[in-house]
Amino acid sequence: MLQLPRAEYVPPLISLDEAYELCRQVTATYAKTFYLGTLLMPPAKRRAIWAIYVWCRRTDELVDGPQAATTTMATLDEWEARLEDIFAGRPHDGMDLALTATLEHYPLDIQPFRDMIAGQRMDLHRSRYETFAELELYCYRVAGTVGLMSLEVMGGNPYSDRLCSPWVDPYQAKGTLKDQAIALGIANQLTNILRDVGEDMRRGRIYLPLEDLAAFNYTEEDLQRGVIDDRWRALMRFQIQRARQFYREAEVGVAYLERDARWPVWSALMLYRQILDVIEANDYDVFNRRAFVSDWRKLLSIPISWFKASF
Ligand SMILES: CC(C)=CCC/C(C)=C/CC/C(C)=C/CC/C(C)=C/[C@@H]1[C@@H](COP(=O)(O)OP(=O)(O)O)[C@]1(C)CC/C=C(\C)CC/C=C(\C)CCC=C(C)C
Ligand SMILES: Nc1ncnc2c1ncn2[C@@H]1O[C@H](COP(=O)(O)OP(=O)(O)OP(=O)(O)O)[C@@H](O)[C@H]1O
Ligand SMILES: [Mn+2]
Repeated sequence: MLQLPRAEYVPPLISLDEAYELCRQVTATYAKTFYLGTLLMPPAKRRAIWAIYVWCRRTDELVDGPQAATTTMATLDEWEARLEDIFAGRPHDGMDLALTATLEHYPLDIQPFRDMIAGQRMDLHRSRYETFAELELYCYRVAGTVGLMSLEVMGGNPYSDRLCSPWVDPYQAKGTLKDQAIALGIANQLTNILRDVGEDMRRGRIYLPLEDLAAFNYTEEDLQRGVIDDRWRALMRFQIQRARQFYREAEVGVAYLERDARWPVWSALMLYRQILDVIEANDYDVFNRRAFVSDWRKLLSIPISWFKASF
């Protein structure tokens, strides 16, 4: 048999401007909260974040999107090989091209990208988490990694000797700027999990640690039936408190980001954290209603976060 030569590598036939425009459109469509934050950034950073967002979204879609049923470990292996190609300057399509170009301006570490794929692998082979430590690893992989990727674009000085802003409690300050970026990702993911409890349950998934359910005497059957009683309220209060602790840890880091990144990150943090307030206001009913932050609250967060960022 004649061996066919390996297909020549063909670069995507799309201009860089078109590639970034594509990423902007995807971000604007899928992530209204984060998109608002990116509009507050200078253009170069904004484009870079869009390119990263799109790669993350596509990775997430592999196990969460409409084609998820056909995704296997082999699909993720392929996606990981393609990631290596992006980092080697061989983008496969327009959206990859935007990320390859971003790497020229911001030499990102590939490891958080690999870690995120490892997080999606967890979604393929497990639907329960026994302990919070296990859930935290999952949250690091699918969301803490976003913090690390974004941090390299936003820029910051971990050794800055500037005083903490009046908005943060210095006693919450622990760890490095990287830890705080990871903390924001974890806080967001925990919020996401609490908002989507009902939706995830209907897909057979429980992200709340089973040890927590047990501690509050709430069973998987209760969860399936969407029981809202005092056990559930106490369990949710505990979860919300834990998520807020991660937000507090993250807040410390925002003050050490480069000046032009503080406002967008403060606003993203405030917008996402408010979902927790809405869950409380809905009396912890995450089974029948989706907690969303109203447009007027979102709008109000913009000047408030600008004010916080200017200290
Ligand atoms: C301005 C800003 C916050 C930029 C970051 C934008 C970015 C690159 C987002 C990528 C998000 C993404 C698609 C991740 C894939 C996995 C995933 C879906 C995670 C969940 C996001 C929420 O998405 P959504 O609600 O659409 O999910 P559903 O499909 O609806 O379930 C997550 C909750 C994780 C998001 C995590 C972050 C945005 C991390 C933010 C951290 C920083 C920007 C670091 C800041 C630095 C310091 C020092 C605090
Ligand atoms: N145009 C769209 N087409 C397909 N899916 C979408 C579209 N817009 C949003 N989604 C998906 O629907 C879900 C809900 O979107 P929604 O607009 O309520 O959240 P959001 O405003 O993007 O908030 P967040 O910033 O928390 O993602 C998300 O998981 C998102 O991925
Ligand atoms: Mn969304």
